[in-house]
Amino acid sequence: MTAETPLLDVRDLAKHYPVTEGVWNREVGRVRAVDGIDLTVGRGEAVGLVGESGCGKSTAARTMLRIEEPTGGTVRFDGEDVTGYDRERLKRFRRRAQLILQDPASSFDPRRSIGQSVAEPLDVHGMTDRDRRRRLVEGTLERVGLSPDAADRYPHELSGGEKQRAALARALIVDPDLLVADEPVSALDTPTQADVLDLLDGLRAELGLGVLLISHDLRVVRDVCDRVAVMYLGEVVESGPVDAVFDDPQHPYTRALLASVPVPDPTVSRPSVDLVGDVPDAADPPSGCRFHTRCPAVVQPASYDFDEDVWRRIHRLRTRLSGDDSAVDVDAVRARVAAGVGDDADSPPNEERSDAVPDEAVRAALRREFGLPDRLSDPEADAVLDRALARLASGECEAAASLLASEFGTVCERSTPTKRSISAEHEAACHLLDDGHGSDDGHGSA
Ligand SMILES: Nc1ncnc2c1ncn2[C@@H]1O[C@H](COP(=O)(O)OP(=O)(O)OP(=O)(O)O)[C@@H](O)[C@H]1O
Repeated sequence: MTAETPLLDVRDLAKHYPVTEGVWNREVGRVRAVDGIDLTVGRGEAVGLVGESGCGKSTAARTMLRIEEPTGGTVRFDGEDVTGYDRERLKRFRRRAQLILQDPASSFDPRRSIGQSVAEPLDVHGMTDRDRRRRLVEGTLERVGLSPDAADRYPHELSGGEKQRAALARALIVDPDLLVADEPVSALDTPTQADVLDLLDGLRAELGLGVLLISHDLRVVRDVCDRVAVMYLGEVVESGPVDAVFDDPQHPYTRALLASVPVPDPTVSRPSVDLVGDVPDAADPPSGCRFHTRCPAVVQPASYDFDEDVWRRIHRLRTRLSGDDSAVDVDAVRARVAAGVGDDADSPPNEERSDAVPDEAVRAALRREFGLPDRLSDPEADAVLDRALARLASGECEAAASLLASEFGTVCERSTPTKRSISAEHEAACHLLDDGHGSDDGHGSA
């Protein structure tokens, strides 16, 4: 082991859950909750793991700590491969690497005093001397900013912030090297969040703890972390020093997450980014770049010369059509056109009038609905778009989607982007960073 060996070194970590069917539990698919992530945490270093709900952050944490068995990859702790540990070594590892969860209330037994709960990890590790245990508990409670008397109180007598401090005490009592904190402050009000984060930061510095801080809230990570990894649908899409990633984000997903964080200084303007829809199903992740179905900066093929914004709107239409047939309600569009062309635009749509609306008018309305111009500058592409809209107007969503797919394909859906180095330790995996797509290409709109 060298001085540079990280405390935690995770390589290509994967955790898949089988999707089963029938009485024989036949495996029919896999939820790719974590799908090949790399991550390191050094001693005394705080690393953030961020992403929306459902991106795989908690699964990654549980798998790194071998609370769940990984499907693949390696986890090295202090230079040793944890994935090969037997029961005894696993027990020692679990002392040195502690997990803190979001909801402190649920992690305490209401019938046990705080002192009993905080001392619990000592049972597992064989410390039975009552006086010594009491001294340790009181000292640890003081270390996390609680009075030693808190040992005799019960969970319901503590506030949320005090309970999270007690949870920290329970983790610290066995003198760990690594703390994995999964949304440790998201159940707390803002001032209490700041106090608990300050405490975490102080403990990291004082005890030289490695901290992996999992949060959907980027502000939390910015305040206390040295480095950050951004996770989307089981993969790390961008990672690096916090300042580099936050000040110069390269992945459209990171940009979108950052844009959704309220800016405290109203004089600072940030481009608005539309992060539409939900995280797709991890059992059926999109091909290529998994973010392409929601990406506001999806790459336009060089063969088109029309406005990139227009191309991305076509892409969004495609995505909507392939997601859910009811996503584009053509009847409603037709009814609106009928109401608009009738004698009284405010009158409720009537079916007879809807039927009389020519398809051409519906196609034009669909273009307006998706912010598309009356004509694309590329006549061939326009002809395909028009044919697809005609299919859509006659209710053939799937045919419309496949026509659009045949004409408006993108590298983002065809191939998985490889990680590119941006600057020291700052990496991102996005096709916009590939040769031929300079970092300015398309990023302006993200
Ligand atoms: N035991 C399980 N069996 C099947 N699927 C699971 C299991 N645990 C998690 N998943 C799935 O794995 C994906 C990632 O879930 P995970 O909880 O790790 O995400 P997360 O980013 O931590 O979200 P959250 O912040 O909401 O907990 C989700 O699609 C989830 O439904």
